[in-house]
Amino acid sequence: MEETGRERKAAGPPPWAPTKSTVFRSYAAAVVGDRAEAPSARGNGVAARSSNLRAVRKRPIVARLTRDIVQTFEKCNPEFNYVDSLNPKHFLTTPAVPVHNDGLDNANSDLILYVNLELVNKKSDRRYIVEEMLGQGTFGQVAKCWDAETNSYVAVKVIKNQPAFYQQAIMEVSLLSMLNDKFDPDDQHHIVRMLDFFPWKNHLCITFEMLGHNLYELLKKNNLRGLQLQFVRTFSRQILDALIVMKGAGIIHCDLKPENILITPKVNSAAGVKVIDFGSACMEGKTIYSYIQSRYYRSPEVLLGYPYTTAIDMWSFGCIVAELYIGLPLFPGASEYDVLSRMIEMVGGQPPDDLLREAKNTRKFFKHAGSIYPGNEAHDGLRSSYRILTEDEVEARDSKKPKIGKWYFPRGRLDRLIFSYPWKNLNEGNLPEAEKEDCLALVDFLRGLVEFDPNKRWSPLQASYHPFITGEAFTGPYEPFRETPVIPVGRAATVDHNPGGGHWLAAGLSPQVWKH
Ligand SMILES: Nc1ncnc2c1ncn2[C@@H]1O[C@H](COP(=O)(O)OP(=O)(O)OP(=O)(O)O)[C@@H](O)[C@H]1O
Repeated sequence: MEETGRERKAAGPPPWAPTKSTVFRSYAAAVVGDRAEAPSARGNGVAARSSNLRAVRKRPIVARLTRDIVQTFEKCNPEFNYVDSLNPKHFLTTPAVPVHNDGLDNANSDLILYVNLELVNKKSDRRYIVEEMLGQGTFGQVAKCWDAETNSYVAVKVIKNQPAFYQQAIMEVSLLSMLNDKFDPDDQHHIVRMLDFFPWKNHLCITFEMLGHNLYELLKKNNLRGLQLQFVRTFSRQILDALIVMKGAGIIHCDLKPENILITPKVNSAAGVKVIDFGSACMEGKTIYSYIQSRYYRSPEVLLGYPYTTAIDMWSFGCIVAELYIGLPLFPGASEYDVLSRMIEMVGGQPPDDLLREAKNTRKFFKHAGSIYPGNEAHDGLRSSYRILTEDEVEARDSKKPKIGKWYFPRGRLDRLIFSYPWKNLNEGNLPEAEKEDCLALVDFLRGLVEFDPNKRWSPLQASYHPFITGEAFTGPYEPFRETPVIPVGRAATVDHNPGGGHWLAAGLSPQVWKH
């Protein structure tokens, strides 16, 4: 099947709008826990002398061949003295050609990383030894490192050596410390833990707990055929939990996508995920950038240049839930116009007129008909004074065709897609009752998330009471509870009553809710 994961990058706030795709190295072995099965780094003469040889010890055959090799050389030649720095460097950064920062950085202002390079927090003298590359992204590189103090692996994000990236990374540090320390002190809400941060050779380094594959990698491993519904439910529930906390803290993630949701090591053999990458995040009400979110997951209000809130993360979340189920991005548009056209075709309807009237970019995508647009059949007979431009109209205006991507599944509505997607081999007519109910619940769940009107789109808390999430019987379209503003302390909020379940919500995180 053709790769559809390109163009998945976050737009990222200027001036660091992305240009290249994230590099996903193979890091199957990087899932936390592999170290536990490997021999300890200590208690072996070779490893004690040279951290270079530590990696060898993980592979038994190689380990036997090279065991005590340094001592053997010493016996043969008393003059022999093993010096780490004389080893040829195994570079991990590309390009590895020194250009800036006294030859430490490449042309992209990335620190040139190589195996066994030490990143040191000078204040605490804590050392992180680089082992392999996990990802090269917009803001810098993420390397798997060995933390000698705790005898465990960590993921260290080494930010590019440029003021704009540094500033944004400081924001990531401050928002994540707030989330970790104030809103999720017991690490219960599926948000990555930040462990340390420090400057190193003019680069800000941020240390995170080591997590596993991201959800896009997981989908690829499954040949992009989607996950079983039980996993879609479990992951959705956990991402929602994180979103509830973020909304409570007034934080908009701004780049929610499968690549930024990582699998956690199994606890009691239960699958789990955590949200990462707060590098584009901002506080609600203090939004600065308009070019945010990765294109496939970009909300209508961001596309249209309308003021945005935490609701944009719920749109992205809806796209992710659908993708987890069908295995492919829901709106893989090759341009913003293409994304918006797909939304309108698949979801039905379009953004409300008052949003279109006020949004900055409406004219890029829509034609204003002056009065209620008559007979807009393509949109369920929707009455609007706007309609989306045709491809020909865009071409006539821009003197070039808009970029339109491939359709990877039959064109049509989202509900039909969920029921008819080939890999699932589902057919509403012959589905067993229980599966049919699950699919109906999923379709209804998605309805509240990929809702054009940000004011009507469900909040994370409202979505968390949906039967698809709670696992309760789906008896008909879900009516969300009206929600009071979330008390932004993340704790100790009272629950008036607990309608419709929500039992999985961690204690203290349910703000007041009541039925209409
Ligand atoms: N804690 C972690 N554990 C394991 N891998 C990680 C961790 N954090 C990041 N990664 C890997 O590194 C990649 C890039 O991380 P991150 O998204 O934080 O960086 P970024 O520079 O903001 O990237 P992007 O430009 O894609 O948004 C992730 O997709 C993931 O594969």
